Amino acid sequence: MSESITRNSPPEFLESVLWSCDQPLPVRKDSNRPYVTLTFAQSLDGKIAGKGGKQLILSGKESMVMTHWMRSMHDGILIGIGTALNDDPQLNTRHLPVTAHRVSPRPIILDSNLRLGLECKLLKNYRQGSAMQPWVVCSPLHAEDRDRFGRKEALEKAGAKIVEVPSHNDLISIGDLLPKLYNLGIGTLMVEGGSSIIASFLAEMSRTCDHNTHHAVDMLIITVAPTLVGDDGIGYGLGGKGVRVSLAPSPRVGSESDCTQISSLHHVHTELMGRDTVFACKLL
Ligand SMILES: NC(=O)C1=CN([C@@H]2O[C@H](COP(=O)(O)OP(=O)(O)OC[C@H]3O[C@@H](n4cnc5c(N)ncnc54)[C@H](OP(=O)(O)O)[C@@H]3O)[C@@H](O)[C@H]2O)C=CC1
Ligand SMILES: Nc1nc(O)c(N)c(N[C@@H]2O[C@H](COP(=O)(O)O)[C@@H](O)[C@H]2O)n1
Repeated sequence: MSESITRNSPPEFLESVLWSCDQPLPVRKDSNRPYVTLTFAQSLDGKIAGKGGKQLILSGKESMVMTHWMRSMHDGILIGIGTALNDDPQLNTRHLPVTAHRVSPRPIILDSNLRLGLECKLLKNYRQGSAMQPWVVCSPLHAEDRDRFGRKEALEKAGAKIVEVPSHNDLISIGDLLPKLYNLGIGTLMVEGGSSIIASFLAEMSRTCDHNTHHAVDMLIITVAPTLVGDDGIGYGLGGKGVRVSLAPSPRVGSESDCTQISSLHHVHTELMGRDTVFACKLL
């Protein structure tokens, strides 16, 4: 069996690109938001899911274990309700060796309308005592909003903590979300997807770009699997609901275009993990 699967500590490159496990938090220049790692697995043709959003296991064993190590290194793990409903994920660290100290991050679900199922694995695992309490982030509730109040009560009864955050263009505002999570004790946040969430974080990064500093994402870690999914697959479209973003080859400050640009990604490390390639990039 590959040594990277059996070892009792994170792969060395992860510790060096993120931070050492002995240090609880990476040093951040601005301290009103968590350190954010945006991460996902994609095919060679840039797809993260199959036709109609069918969940695909793209990562091989080695990179999947690496992802679970990454999970164990963050306080919180964030997904969108699309992924929660589609994949019913656990977001825990069960693929780490039994001899390793497995710490699972707190699940955080962006779910403006409180659509999360009461019997989803995230809530079940919490009720069974094997996971942290999931936080469900919704848009602000108003007195006349009876349906959502009903769902809030039901979700709370099922074990969720509901966190209200302002929305922008009908989506939870990432700019408001991050300081809120930070104030609730999330110092490090792993953003796992899906497609719309990835696009929103990239867009927020591009929107808040000033003087080569971004205010949304610190590290991008992408697993690329040697497989082709085809045109029917789901990518991480950079032009979803309320999302405007484009990628630029070099830093650009003070753009007058209405479509802001993400300055160049700074390559930090490339690691071969089994059959997959893992890229770590800093966002400059
Ligand atoms: N390969 C990989 O690594 C991964 C793949 N996936 C795949 O991704 C797919 C799911 O992607 P997708 O359907 O886009 O769903 P997402 O998980 O991205 O969730 C999107 C939903 O989240 C809610 N939301 C609230 N605030 C925001 C915000 N600021 N930005 C974006 N969304 C927000 C919206 O629903 P509402 O308005 O109701 O709040 C939105 O429709 C699945 O097929 C899954 O398998 C997922 C994760 C990783
Ligand atoms: N790293 C990685 N590789 C893949 O191939 C994937 N499909 C994903 N998906 C993400 O992991 C979630 C499932 O987590 P659990 O196994 O249930 O803990 C899924 O919902 C995506 O967020 N990731």
